[in-house]
Amino acid sequence: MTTKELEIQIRQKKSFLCIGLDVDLHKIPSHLLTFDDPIFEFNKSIIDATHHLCVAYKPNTAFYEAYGIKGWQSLKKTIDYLNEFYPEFYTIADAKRGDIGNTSSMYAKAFFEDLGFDSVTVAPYMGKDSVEPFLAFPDKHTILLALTSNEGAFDFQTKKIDKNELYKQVLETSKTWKNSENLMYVVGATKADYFKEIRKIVPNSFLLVPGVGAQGGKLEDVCEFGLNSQIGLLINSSREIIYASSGKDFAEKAQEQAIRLQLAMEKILS
Ligand SMILES: O=C(O)c1cc(=O)[nH]c(=O)n1[C@@H]1O[C@H](COP(=O)(O)O)[C@@H](O)[C@H]1O
Repeated sequence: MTTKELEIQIRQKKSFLCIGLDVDLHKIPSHLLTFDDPIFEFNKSIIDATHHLCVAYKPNTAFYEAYGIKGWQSLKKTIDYLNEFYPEFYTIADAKRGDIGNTSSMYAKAFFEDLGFDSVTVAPYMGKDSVEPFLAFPDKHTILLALTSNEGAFDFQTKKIDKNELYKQVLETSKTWKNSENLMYVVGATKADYFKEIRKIVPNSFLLVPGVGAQGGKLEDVCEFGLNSQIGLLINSSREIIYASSGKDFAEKAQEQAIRLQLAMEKILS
C-alpha cells in the first residue's frame, strides 16, 4: 500500500488509529481457550468489532513467537484474514528486525513476501546495509526505530554524537539511503516534546506512534506538532483497547475504546 492510499483511508474513516494485536493467552477471556486457535479467535473478534474505526493493525511478533509453531500459525491466519476480508488495511509486523544485509533480505522476504505485511519495524543500529534490503521492496514500508517510547530510549537515542542526538542522526542519515521514500519512523507517544524537532528533519514522513494508553502517552500532545499536511501519523494503542474487558463482552469493550480514540481523532482532523 502506498502512503497516498493510506492517507485516503485515514480521511475516509476520520481515523489514524492503529490497533496493536499483542495477544497474551493469560489476558484473553477464558472462554476462548477452548477454541483450537484462541489467539486467532481473539484477533478475529477484535478486528470484526473495530475495523470501521481504525486504518491499521499491528501484531507484535513476540506475542506469537512466544507460542512456537502454533503462535506463528496464529500470526499467519491473522494476516491472511486481514488481507482476504479487509484488504484496504495497512498492516504492520512489529518485529524490530535488522541484521547484516544477507540476513535482512531473508527477514524482508519473510514479512513482505511470505506473510504479506505492508510494513515491518526495523532497528537502525546495524546501519545502512542492514536496512536497505527491506527498502528494496516497492510499496512496502520499513518503519525505523527513531525515538522509542520506553525509558531506555534515554540510554542511547538522546545522547549526542558529534553535535547531534543519535535519534536525529538516525533520521538524517536514513534519508540518504537507497529507496528512502519507503521509510517511516517510530516515535513514542511518551516523547511528545520531541515532535517539533523531529518534524524539522522528516516533515513529510509517516510516523508510527506507540505508547498512547497503557504507557501514558496523550493523543492531543502528539498531534500538536506530529501532524503534517498528509496527516503523517499512525497512533498505536494495544493493551488499552484489546484488554478493555476480560469477559465475554471483550470485543464490544474494545470497540468502545476504539470509538473514544476515533472520535478524538475526528475532532483533531476537523
Ligand atoms: O515499534 C513499536 O511498535 C514500539 C516502539 C516503541 O517505542 N514502543 C512501543 O511500545 N512499541 C510497541 O507498541 C506496542 C505498545 O503497546 P501498548 O503499550 O499496550 O499500547 C507494543 O507492541 C510495543 O512493543
